[in-house]
Amino acid sequence: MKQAVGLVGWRGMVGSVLMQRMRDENDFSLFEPVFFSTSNAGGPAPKWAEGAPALQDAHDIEALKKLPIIVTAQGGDYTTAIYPKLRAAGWNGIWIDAASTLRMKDDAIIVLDPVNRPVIDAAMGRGIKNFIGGNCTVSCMLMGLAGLFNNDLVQWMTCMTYQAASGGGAQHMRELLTQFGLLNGAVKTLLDDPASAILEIDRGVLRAQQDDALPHEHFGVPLGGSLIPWIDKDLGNGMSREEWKGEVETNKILGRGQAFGTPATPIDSLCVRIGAMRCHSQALTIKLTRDVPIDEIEGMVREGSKWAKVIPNEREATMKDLTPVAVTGTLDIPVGRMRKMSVGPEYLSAFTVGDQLLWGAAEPLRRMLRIVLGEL
Ligand SMILES: NC(=O)C1=CN([C@@H]2O[C@H](COP(=O)(O)OP(=O)(O)OC[C@H]3O[C@@H](n4cnc5c(N)ncnc54)[C@H](OP(=O)(O)O)[C@@H]3O)[C@@H](O)[C@H]2O)C=CC1
Ligand SMILES: N[C@@H](CC(=O)OP(=O)(O)O)C(=O)O
Repeated sequence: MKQAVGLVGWRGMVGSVLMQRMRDENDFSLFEPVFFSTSNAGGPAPKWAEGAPALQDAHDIEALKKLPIIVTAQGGDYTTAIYPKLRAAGWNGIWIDAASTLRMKDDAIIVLDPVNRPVIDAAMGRGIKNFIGGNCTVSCMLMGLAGLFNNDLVQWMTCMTYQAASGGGAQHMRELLTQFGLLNGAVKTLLDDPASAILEIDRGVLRAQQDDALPHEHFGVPLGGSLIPWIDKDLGNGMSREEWKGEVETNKILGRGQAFGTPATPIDSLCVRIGAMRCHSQALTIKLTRDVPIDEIEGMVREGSKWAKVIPNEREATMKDLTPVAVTGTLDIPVGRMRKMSVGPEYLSAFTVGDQLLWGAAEPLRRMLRIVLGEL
């Protein structure tokens, strides 16, 4: 008999991408889905899930308790409110979650199986029940650079990120597009006139950007035609929470650091929001543990995972294949701009791009479900 799996957060942005991937990969043939809702209990299950029962109340601990496996992309507030109650009620099932709430807990594993399958298998062997998807920036970076970590080539690294609007959620994507539209509208007449002065257009755009009427409720400031060099909370030590995650989550995924009795790899980040839609990009400076020729480094990146793609460090290839527009909607993680830096042969410069809703959010969860079901 197939196992029942509770699905919470399936109609949100991450949840929708997750459902689509699960349908594409025929995952629904492996279990009986039970859909939950925080807002529409009793309503119909999604049309495409033939035969699934009506939506259950995602706050109903007794209903949740019946499921041996729960997958949630509902968000951190939901996890904070429901997860402890569920465990306190004696639920002993498998919790697979996209939210950051439980990631750094001792009884949780951050899942990215192409990179840390041995860590996942060992945890399952120890009876660990909480499997959490990693921060999108971290997961996308690791999917590109797994080969270098596997070969113990990274002594330390810095990540300068260029993160898409989708990282904030659906409303942030809408706000960015609304801003772009209004900025265009503010200078449209001038733009349509080839004889108009570019500095006048520039002044018109700046006026619109600085006008409080430009919608900025979600980002807090204009992002269209600008950028925001701060993502997530202020930790009060000069670091943003997104930057902190870069080091702690990477090490936890790789099974490194104090908790594992091995030295952690130092990773320092500067995380920046830009006006891309759903791909996070990162410029990386990597101090190598040894001087390795660039073609061998490329080979390691290629072998790191079947999704890592080496982009030749040439203008045409970079412009065609190493951009958010090229990568969005695919599972590819291109890694390019690889060259030794002028500071020395043990310093590598690289650039990588990843769809933050696929490897950055949905894909590790659906794969973890398959692992739990014994199908991966
Ligand atoms: N956004 C991202 O890039 C990433 C997000 N995550 C994590 O995933 C979690 C969910 O994020 P995200 O998917 O962006 O959240 P969303 O806001 O898109 O969805 C969350 C929930 O909001 C409810 N909702 C209310 N109105 C709507 C609507 N009009 N359309 C769809 N859903 C609606 C749904 O719950 P209901 O059906 O019960 O009403 C839905 O499950 C968060 O914990 C986040 O940290 C992880 C990695 C990346
Ligand atoms: N913080 C990420 C998105 C995200 O949801 O991250 P996390 O899952 O670590 O909270 C961003 O803004 O791009």
